[in-house]
Amino acid sequence: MPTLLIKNARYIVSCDDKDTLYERTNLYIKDGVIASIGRDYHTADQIIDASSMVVYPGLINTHHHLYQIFSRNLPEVQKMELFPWLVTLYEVWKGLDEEVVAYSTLTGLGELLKTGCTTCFDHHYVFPRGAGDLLAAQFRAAAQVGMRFVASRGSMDLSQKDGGLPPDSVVQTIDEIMADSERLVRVWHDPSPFSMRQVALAPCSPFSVSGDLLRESAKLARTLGVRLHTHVAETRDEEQFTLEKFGLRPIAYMQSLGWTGPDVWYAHGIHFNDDELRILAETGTGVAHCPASNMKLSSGVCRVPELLRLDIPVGLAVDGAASNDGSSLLEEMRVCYLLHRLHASAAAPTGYDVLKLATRGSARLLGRDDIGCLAAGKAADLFLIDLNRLSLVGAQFDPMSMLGTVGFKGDVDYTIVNGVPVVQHGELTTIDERETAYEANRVVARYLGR
Ligand SMILES: Nc1nc2[nH]cnc2c(=O)[nH]1
Repeated sequence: MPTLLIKNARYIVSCDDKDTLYERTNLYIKDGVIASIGRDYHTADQIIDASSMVVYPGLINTHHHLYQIFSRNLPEVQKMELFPWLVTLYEVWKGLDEEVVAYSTLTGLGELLKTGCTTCFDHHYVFPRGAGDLLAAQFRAAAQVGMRFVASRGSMDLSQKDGGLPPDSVVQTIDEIMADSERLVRVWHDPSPFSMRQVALAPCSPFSVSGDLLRESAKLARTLGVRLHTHVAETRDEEQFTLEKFGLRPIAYMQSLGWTGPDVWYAHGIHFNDDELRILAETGTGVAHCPASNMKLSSGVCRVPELLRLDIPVGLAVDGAASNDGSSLLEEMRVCYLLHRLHASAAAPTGYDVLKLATRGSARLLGRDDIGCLAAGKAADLFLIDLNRLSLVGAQFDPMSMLGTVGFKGDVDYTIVNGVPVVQHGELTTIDERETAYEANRVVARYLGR
């Protein structure tokens, strides 16, 4: 594997245990791993002159629905909140097939890489009958574009006739789901350090899956040694659902089914009371914070300052593109920073806190200690921004907080994943962007019939 030297970086924001900020320093990469950070000079197969650049750890997205790239900005759902939004969109999503999933994964991961993300978790939970091997299509697309990828075998077993929200054609039996989950983990899950592909089990949400499916999924995940993920406490509707149906608040319900612990993280986690936060802290259960989606769907504001104070694992996520309309963790960081400034004033996370959510915090949710910061021995996942641009003039006094407070719009200059420059001069090196966009638009037109 070619060696790579990031030479004389103006700044390296490491997000390491000591919050080290390096100035005028080299970062040397060998075999996909950071071999050293320091003043020593190395010859290398490729050298990037970073004398006007700031280097950040690669961002880590902890919740996405990549298939929704093909249902952004649909006019009919723009004024809806979660439940009617889902019911309307299931009618679109029930037409998913392998080609739609392949191209939406490729385009979504491409956008993420161009905006500094180097690891993405995807929550895929719509499996229409006869749609093909959707996770295989995702792993192929991730390998093609060069993203470190964590897929999930999601699931739904409660259709409208059983009191759930989805139509019959996208739900499966528990036996079907368990058998396919086990197959996918055996084929795709690589638990080794620096792994480029992993699998989690991820039933959709308490209101579209049965208690039995949640319980069986938790048991199987622990037998196979993989992580557990689902949506929890995104809306008041859900809180009402678990109270009315089971006489329990969301966390008591999830806990009764084995769904708390350091191997579990929830998407959204907005409507928790103090007792529920205490349970999350005691059990080490994590939360993927999705501020743009929460604002778009009028879901509420996640209690991030309290989560951080209690050392509850928190990471950042863009959520599906139907409730974000994009896939940029750079944008998400700024939205996160501003939302909590508005909502919590001085208690809000700082710009640097937000960067740590999107790096170290997100790595913790995925159970990874090989990514999330820049230090010798960690994976060579990072991105670079040239400071010589109009939008950053006067903003460079504190590069650690800059991405939260000032924000960065547009494409980063370089993104490196596993030691490979997958973005150079703001362009993907792994795929032809124009050709991919052309083909993807053809697939969108077929899929949506418009
Ligand atoms: N935001 C969001 N919440 C969900 N809850 C169940 N499915 C979804 C989804 O696709 N997006």
